[in-house]
Amino acid sequence: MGSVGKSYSVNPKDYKLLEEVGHGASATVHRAIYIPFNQVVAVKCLDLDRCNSNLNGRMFYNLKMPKEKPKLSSVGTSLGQGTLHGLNACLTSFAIRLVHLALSCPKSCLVYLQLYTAFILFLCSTHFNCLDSDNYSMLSRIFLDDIRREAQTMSLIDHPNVISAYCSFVVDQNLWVVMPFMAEGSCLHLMKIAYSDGFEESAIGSILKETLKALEYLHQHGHIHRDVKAGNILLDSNGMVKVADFGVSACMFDRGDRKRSRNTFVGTPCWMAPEVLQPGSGYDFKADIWSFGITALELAHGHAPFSKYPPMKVLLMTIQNAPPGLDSDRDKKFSKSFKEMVAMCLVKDQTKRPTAEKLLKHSFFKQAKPPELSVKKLFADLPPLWNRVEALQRKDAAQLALKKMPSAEQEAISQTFLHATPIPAKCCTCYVWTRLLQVTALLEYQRGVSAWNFDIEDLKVQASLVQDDDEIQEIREEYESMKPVFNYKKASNSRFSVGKSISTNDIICSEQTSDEFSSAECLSNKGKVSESDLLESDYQGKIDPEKNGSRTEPLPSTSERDIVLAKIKTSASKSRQTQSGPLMPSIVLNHSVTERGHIFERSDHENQPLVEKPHREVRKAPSFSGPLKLPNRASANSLSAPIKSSGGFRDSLEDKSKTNLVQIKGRFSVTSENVDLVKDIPLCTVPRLSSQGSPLRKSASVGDWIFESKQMPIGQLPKEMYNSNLPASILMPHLQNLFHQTSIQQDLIMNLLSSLQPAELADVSASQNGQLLPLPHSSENNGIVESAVSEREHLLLIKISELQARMITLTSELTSEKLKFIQLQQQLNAVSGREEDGDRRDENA
Ligand SMILES: Nc1ncnc2c1ncn2[C@@H]1O[C@H](COP(=O)(O)OP(=O)(O)OP(=O)(O)O)[C@@H](O)[C@H]1O
Repeated sequence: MGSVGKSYSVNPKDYKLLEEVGHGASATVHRAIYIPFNQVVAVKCLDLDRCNSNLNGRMFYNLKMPKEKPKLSSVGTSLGQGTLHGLNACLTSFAIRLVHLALSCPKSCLVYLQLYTAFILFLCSTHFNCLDSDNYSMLSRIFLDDIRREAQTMSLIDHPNVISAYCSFVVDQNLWVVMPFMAEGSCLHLMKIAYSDGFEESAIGSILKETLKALEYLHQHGHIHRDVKAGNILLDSNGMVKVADFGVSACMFDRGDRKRSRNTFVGTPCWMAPEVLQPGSGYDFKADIWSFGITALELAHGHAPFSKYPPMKVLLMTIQNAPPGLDSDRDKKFSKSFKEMVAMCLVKDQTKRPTAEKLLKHSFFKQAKPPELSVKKLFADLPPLWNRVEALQRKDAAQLALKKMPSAEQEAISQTFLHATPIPAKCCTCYVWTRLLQVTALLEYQRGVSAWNFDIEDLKVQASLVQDDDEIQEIREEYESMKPVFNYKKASNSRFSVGKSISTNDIICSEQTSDEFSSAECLSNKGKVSESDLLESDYQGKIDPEKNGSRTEPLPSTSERDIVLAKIKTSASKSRQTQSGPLMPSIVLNHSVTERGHIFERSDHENQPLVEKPHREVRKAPSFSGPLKLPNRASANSLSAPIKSSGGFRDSLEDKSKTNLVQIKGRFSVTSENVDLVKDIPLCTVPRLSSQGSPLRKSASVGDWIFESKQMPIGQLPKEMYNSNLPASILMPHLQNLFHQTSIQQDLIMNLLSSLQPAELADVSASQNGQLLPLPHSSENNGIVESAVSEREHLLLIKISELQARMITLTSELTSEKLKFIQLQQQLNAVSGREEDGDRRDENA
C-alpha cells in the first residue's frame, strides 16, 4: 500500500483531521494532514459499527417480513430486534477484528471473510432455525463485504485516474482509509455549487476521457465499478480526474472465471444498466459503459436522465423506455460526435455496447483537450472545497429544517439519496424489494415534504387536486408491470408483502425532485455564495402567519383547480418528452418562480462570506449505510398515509371522513394543520430541536403530532427545553405529555384500523383523495366492474397494510418512550428522595 516510495503510518495520531469535505452513504471524508510528511491527504472514515448494525438488525428483520409465517426458533425465541442487537454487538466486534487482520494482509482478506461468514452461519444455525437458503446466502454476503471490498480494491489499485489508498486502519469503531486529497471534490459537488445546467462540452470531454481510462484499467483488471456517476468522479486542483468509491465494485475473478457474469442488484437507480435491473439476465463490464453514458448526460445537463422520477419509476423507465440520449434539437450546443458517443454507450443490448478500450478510440475522445486546459478553469473562481461543502450543508440544513423532519431522515435526504447512494450488493429478491421500498419511501419524502415549495397557497392548491385518470392509469400500469419484472408474488394479505411495498410509496408521481431542488437552489454561477441565510429569510417571510393571512384559508375553487390541473398535465406531458433533458419545472416550481427569482436576485446583491460556522449537527446525524430503516414519516406523506391531523385524532372516529382527518390529494400529502404548522414554527427553533438531540425531538413516526398539540405548540416551548442537559423536573411534564399523546394516538390508530372496513375505506378514499378508479355503472360491464373492484380491494389492502406497518412503528416508539419515561421517573424519584433526605437532615439539625 502507499504511493511510490512512501509508506504511511497506521497510527491515527500521525493524522490531523481537518474540515469535512464530503460524505456519502457510508462514510465521511476529511481533509487531513499527514504529520510526518506534512502532506495534505484525505481520510475517509467508515463507521463500521453503524454500517454493521444497520445491516444486521434491519436486514434480518426486513428479510423476514415478506415471509408469511416466520418460523420461530426451537427454543421459542422470535427473531426480534432485541435479540438481533445482542447478536449484532457480538458480530460487530468480531468483524472489526477481522477487518483489522485483513488489512494487515490484504491478500488473505478472503480467507478471513470466509472464516467470518462461517462463524455467522454457525451462530445463526445454533440460535435460529428460521433461516432458509436464500437468507443464508444473504447472510454470507452482508457483513462488511462492501467495506472489505472497498478497502481491498483501493489498496491494490495503481492508475493515475483511479483513486488509491495510501493505507487503511481501524480506529475505534471506524475504518480510516487514507488517500490523496482531491482538492476540488466531485463533479457532482461542482455542478451543485456552480454549474446546475452542466458543464461545457470541452470540460465534459476531458472528464469523460480520464474516467474512461480509469474504467479501461479496472475492466482489464477484472473489476466492474458498478457505481460510475458524477458523484464518484473527483477532481484535483490541477484538473486531474480520478474515479473513486469502490464500495460496490465487483471482481469478475471471484471464482477464477473471467467470463462469469454478475447477477447482483447493485448501483444507483438512475445510472443502472437495464441488464442489472433484470434478474437472471446477468451482466458484466458493459454495465459500467451504460453508467458512463448516463454520467455523460449528467455532466451535460446537470442531472441524470429520469432523475426527477421516484426510483421505482426510474427502474421501470430504464427497462421499458427507449434509452435516453442527447437530443438533436434540444441539445444543439453539443457536437455530433458527443451525441454519437453517448448513443453508443446507451444501447440496451449490452453486447452491442463498446468496451472502454474501443470507446476511447472514438473521435469525441481523440479531440478531447488535456484536463489542465479544460477542467481547471471550472473552479478558477470558486472558494476552497471545504467552504463549498459548508455552504451546501448550510443550505441542506435550512431546507431540511423548514420541512421539520427527523434528523436521520434529514441526513438521508441531504445526501440527495437517489443520486448519491448506491444500492449495495445483495442478491435476494426480497431484499431488493425491501430496499426499493425504502429507497422509494425516502424519495417520497423528498418529493412530498422537502420539495422546494414554500408557498402555502401552492401547497393547498396541490392538496386539493384530485388525481386525474391519466395518473391513475399510469400508477396502475406501473404497478402491473412491476410484477413480472421483479418476479412479484401476489401476497395481498401479508402485511409486508412486496406488492404493498410498491404502491405504498411509488404511487405518487411527483414532478418535483431533488435535482430540481438542487438545480433550483444551488448557488448561482455569478454569486457563488451561500444561500441558506437568504433562503431562511425568504422562507420566514413566507411563513409569517400575519403575512400569510388567515390560517385556514379556503381551498381554491374548482375552476382554479382545473387551471392548475391543466398546468400539471402540460408539465407532465412535456416532461415525458424530455427524459434526459433539463428538468421541466413542475407546477410547484412554476408557482414559486417569483420566489426563486428573489433569491437569486438577492444572492447577487448580498454576497455573503462563505466562511461561517458550519452546521455540523445536521450532517452528524447518523446516515444510512446499507439497508435503510423504513422511514416512517415518509409513508406519512404517501397517498395511502393515514392521518396527519391532530384535530382529526381528537375528533370522534365518525368524523374520519372529513377533511381534517386526512387530506392527501394530488401530489402532496398536505393537511391544513400541516400548513398551519409551518407557519407556526419559527425557523430558528427547528434545527435546534431536530439536531441537538433535544428530549422533545420529533419521533420518527409521530412526527408533527407532537408539535401540533395545542397544549404545547413548538413556538411556546420553554427555552430550557432546547438544552439537552435538562433537569428532570422540567422535562417530566413534557415527557408525560408526549407519552400521553403517543398512547392516545396508538389507541386511535388501533380503533381506526379495527373500525374501518374495506368498503368504508373505499368510500373515504374515493370521496377524499380520488385515488381509486371510478367504477363503471353499466350492467353490461360486469366483468370490468369486477376487475375494478378487485383492484380497488387490492389498493385498499395495500393501504391497510401501510397503516399496520405504521402502527407497528408507533408501537415500538411508544415502547421506547415508555422506557425513557420510566427511567426519568426513577431519576426523579431518586432526586426527590435525596431532597427529602436533605430536608429531613436540615430539620433534624
Ligand atoms: N480523496 C478525496 N478528496 C476529496 N474529496 C473526497 C475524496 N474522496 C471522497 N471525497 C468526497 O466525499 C464524498 C463521499 O465520498 P465517497 O463517495 O467515497 O463516500 P461513500 O459513502 O462511499 O459515498 P456513496 O454514497 O456514493 O457510496 C465524495 O462525493 C467526494 O465529494
